[in-house]
Amino acid sequence: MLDMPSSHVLALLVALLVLAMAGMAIAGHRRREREQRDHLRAMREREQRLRLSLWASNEIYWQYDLEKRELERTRVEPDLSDDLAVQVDLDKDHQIHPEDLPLVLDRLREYVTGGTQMFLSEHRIMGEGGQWQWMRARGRAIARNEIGHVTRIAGTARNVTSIREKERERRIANEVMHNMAESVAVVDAEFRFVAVNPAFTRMSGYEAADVIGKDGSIINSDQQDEAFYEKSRDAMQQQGCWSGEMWQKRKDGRDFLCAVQFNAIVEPGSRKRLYVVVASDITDRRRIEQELRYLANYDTLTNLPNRTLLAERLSRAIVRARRQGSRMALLFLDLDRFKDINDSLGHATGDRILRATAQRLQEVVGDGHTVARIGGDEFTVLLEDLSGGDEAERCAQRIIDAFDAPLRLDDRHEIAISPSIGISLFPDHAQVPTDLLKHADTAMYQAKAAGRRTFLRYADAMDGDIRRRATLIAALRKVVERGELRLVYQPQLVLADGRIGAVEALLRWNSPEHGDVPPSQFIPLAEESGLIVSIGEWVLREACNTLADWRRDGIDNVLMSVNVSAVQLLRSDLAQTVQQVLRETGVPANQLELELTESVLMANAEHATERLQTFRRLGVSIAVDDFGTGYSSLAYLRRLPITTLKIDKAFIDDLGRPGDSEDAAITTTVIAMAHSLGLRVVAEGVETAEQQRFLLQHGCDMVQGYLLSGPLNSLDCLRFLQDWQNTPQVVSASARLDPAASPP
Ligand SMILES: Nc1nc2c(ncn2[C@@H]2O[C@@H]3COP(=O)(O)O[C@H]4[C@@H](O)[C@H](n5cnc6c(=O)[nH]c(N)nc65)O[C@@H]4COP(=O)(O)O[C@H]3[C@H]2O)c(=O)[nH]1
Repeated sequence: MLDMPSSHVLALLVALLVLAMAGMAIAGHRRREREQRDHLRAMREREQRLRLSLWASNEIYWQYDLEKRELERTRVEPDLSDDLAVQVDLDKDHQIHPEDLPLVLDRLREYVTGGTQMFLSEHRIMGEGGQWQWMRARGRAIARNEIGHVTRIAGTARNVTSIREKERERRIANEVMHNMAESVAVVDAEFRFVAVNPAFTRMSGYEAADVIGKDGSIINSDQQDEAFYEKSRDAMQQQGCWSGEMWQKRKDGRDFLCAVQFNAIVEPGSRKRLYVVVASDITDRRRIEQELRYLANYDTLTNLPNRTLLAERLSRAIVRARRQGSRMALLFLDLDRFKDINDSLGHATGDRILRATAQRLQEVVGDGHTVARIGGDEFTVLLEDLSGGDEAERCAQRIIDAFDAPLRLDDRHEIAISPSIGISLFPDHAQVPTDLLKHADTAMYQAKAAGRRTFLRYADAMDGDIRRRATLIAALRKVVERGELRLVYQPQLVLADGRIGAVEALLRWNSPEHGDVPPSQFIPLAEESGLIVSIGEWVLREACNTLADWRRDGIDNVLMSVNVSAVQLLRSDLAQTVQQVLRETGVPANQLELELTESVLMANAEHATERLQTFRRLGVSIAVDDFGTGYSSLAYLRRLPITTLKIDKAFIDDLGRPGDSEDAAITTTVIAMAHSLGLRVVAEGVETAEQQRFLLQHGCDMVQGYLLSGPLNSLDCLRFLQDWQNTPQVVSASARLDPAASPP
């Protein structure tokens, strides 16, 4: 270079300088380029991050140009080329739900006029699948004009459909929980209260503040033991659910029964186990159910099992008896003349009698046996594990004896009533409940027919008897119109002066189909069927007509005694009939006597007294028939306006026989006491001179019986009366009586 001319050196230096400068420029350019690239990359990365976060957050980017009123929505995708931008005129944006658009515009107005710090709106837009989606859009101004007005807003919008749906669900659930009639309590895994609804408060009396954090056992009741509650908790822990009935205790200490359903859930945030306890108060429902069950199975009047429960227990008892090879009995019990008492004394008294009967029955048979009321005055007693039929009969007898003492209705009232009992045995008489019941019923009917206040064991022949009863009743309906009835008359002797003082009219039925049917058979049937009212009226009229005839034939001082059934006294207007018949026949009232059985009068004493007074006012005499067979005391009789007492034949039979008889003592006492009450005493069924002598000696007023005469037809009786009148007899202890006057 030293050899080079200086011009060349200079040129070289310039060239080198230029080169150096060019190199520097290139290097600077490259650096700038690199910096620019780095910057761009950083920007792109930022943008990509932004894009990714927008994409990941599933938000839409939007911009709104307020001047052009143009809305641009961009659904950001990870890759820029996939971005989907849509530009619309906001006012005509059909993607916004027409109902929500006014709201969106309102919100926008609020924001641009400074009313809000941020544009915020929730509205529906049409989604890609053609379904409305709820969007939550936020945005802020990104450009303003020279006077500061917002010209462009940008922001994001997010699909909140599912959030809103969940919120809605939560709101509804909350609303439901608050308005539910069922109590809802949420308890944690340790069974401590976490939340309760208002129904819980209503039901338990505890406010939420009283129980939150406390152990669920604070509402446990003493009705169920600890073990029960423990068991339900265990089940819940192991199976995640439990349902059943649970007694709980209110804050005020009262217990209530709940139908409870426990279900385990997992708390969404904490993942902790919780239990939701839904409970409804079923105390009332249970009470009503129990009442209904009670009504279906028990008789509300007496609290005894009814027919339904009896049938059930009978079936079970039969199954047991069959398995054990044991015997059982069904006693069918019906109160004698209950219908009359009920009709005359009123249903309130009838009800009290039924209650007292139920109580007495239960007392007699004990709690171990089922006593049921199966309707009206019908009761049954179920006796299990019997040694034999005799045991059932002994029980029936105990029942009958127990009813000898009057039933106490209240502090002031008592009533005497007797039962008739039919007995059927398993397996002897029947194998199924219905047959056992039917046969016991049949036997009971027979017991009634046999004179009441007794019991009978079922026998096959009874079914025939029942059929006969039915045909007899049918035939009885026509007796009056067919003229099948007639009266016979049995004279009564006045011991003091040997006069015939009275005759008793006795009814006879000669049926073309059944022949002569004794009154002991057909009178109960007539009473049962109510036919006795018309038949009795016929008897009364016939007897008075006969007496009127006799009076015309010169027999004018004889009393006509007519039997009157309880049914007539209590169910018909007998007083009016008597008055009418007396008027029609011209018989003086003081020549008529009505005979009523003792049991009827006693059972209905108060009511009967009232009716009897009417007859007494008319001048008609009243006799108490069959005295001694019932349960009345003379003191009780004093309350009745009666004139005559007829001592039952059962007491007369033994009179006059050697040795001290109890009947003789009773008879003499009855005579003395009756006289002290001013009553005339008539002895029935006097068959021997000894009996008559005894009665004469002890001051009995009158006698009636085969010794004097059996019942006679009206003509024969007239002759008897005339003969007697024409040949007055003095009755002495030896008596004039014709022993030939044998039974008819
Ligand atoms: N062994 C025996 N018996 C004697 C003797 N003297 C009379 N008798 C019978 O004893 C019954 C007396 O009648 P009662 O006690 O009123 O008992 C009557 C009466 O309660 C009822 N009865 C009869 N006629 C009527 C009536 O017209 N209306 C109503 N409601 N009942 C009547 O039927 C019952 C039975 O009447 P009867 O069969 O006629 O039976 C009559 C009579 O024939 C005797 O010395 N020895």
